[in-house]
Amino acid sequence: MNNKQHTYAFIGAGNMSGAILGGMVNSGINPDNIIATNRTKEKQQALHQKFGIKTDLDNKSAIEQADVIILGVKPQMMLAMLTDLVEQGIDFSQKLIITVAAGLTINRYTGIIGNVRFIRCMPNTPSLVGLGVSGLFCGTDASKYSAEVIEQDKEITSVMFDAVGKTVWLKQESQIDDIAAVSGSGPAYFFLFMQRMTEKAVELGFDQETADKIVLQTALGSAQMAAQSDDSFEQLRVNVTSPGGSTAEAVKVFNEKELDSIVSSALDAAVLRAKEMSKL
Ligand SMILES: NC(=O)C1=CN([C@@H]2O[C@H](COP(=O)(O)OP(=O)(O)OC[C@H]3O[C@@H](n4cnc5c(N)ncnc54)[C@H](O)[C@@H]3O)[C@@H](O)[C@H]2O)C=CC1
Ligand SMILES: O=C(O)[C@@H]1CCC=N1
Repeated sequence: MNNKQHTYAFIGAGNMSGAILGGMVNSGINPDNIIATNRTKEKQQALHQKFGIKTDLDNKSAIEQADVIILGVKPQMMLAMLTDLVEQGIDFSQKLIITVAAGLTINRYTGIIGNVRFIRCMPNTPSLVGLGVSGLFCGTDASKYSAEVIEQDKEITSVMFDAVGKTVWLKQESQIDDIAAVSGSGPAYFFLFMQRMTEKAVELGFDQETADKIVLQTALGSAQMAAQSDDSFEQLRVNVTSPGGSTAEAVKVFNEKELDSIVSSALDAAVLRAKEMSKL
């Protein structure tokens, strides 16, 4: 299947959808086949200028032009937006619907737009540079659609998200909440750690530019090295930690302050919030 023949409408294209569609364009997908809406004219124009895609202020018109619809608004706005679109007479039955919203479970959507072909996706923003991770769950009702249609939809989705990073198909819908806590939110955790390291580097006497440079390159180098190595993350860390050396002292502080428990509690809190959001 040639995925470039599909037309994609990103409805409510903000940070996350912008990263996905930007990554798609960067990977060679024809920008003429991508249309994005945003209710804010400036944001919409910025997407057109940056990526050369088509943009529209009108969700209805964008949906009518596409066969793959990516719903990218905040969970709190999603159901009201879909209700409004159904009231405007939009028929979703011939479209593949992909939602990137955290929390909201499939039954919340089908209650409004019907029992349509449906994929839940949990991407992350490094999709913009082709290094995203997307958890995918197919929620199409197998008693209504054939196995062939479902496989085709999964293929369309895989091609789209493989173009912007790695994809992981999930067996259960609840795993979307889990992968959201790990890789969906994950960039925020790494950015937070980088921010704190940079602040400390400035406190130690480096100017901001130098602090940014050394922290960024350390993060980049560590990730690249791990990606190219057969060693576990633990072994790579051990390789840096000379017995009796300075790294060992820093690692001791992380352990004494229970970094493992901090990370575990933080991810549990993210999973819990996703489950609460499903009930909004
Ligand atoms: N930001 C992230 O790293 C990730 C976000 N997500 C999910 O992606 C979704 C969007 O998140 P962000 O992109 O961060 O939010 P965002 O606020 O940047 O993007 C949403 C955009 O939708 C626009 N919008 C709102 N209502 C609209 C309507 N009725 N018609 C047209 N445009 C409308 C807003 O102007 C906004 O620019 C959320 O549901 C979130 O759960 C999922 C994974 C990661
Ligand atoms: O913060 C959120 O709710 C979304 C889900 C994962 C990343 N951003």
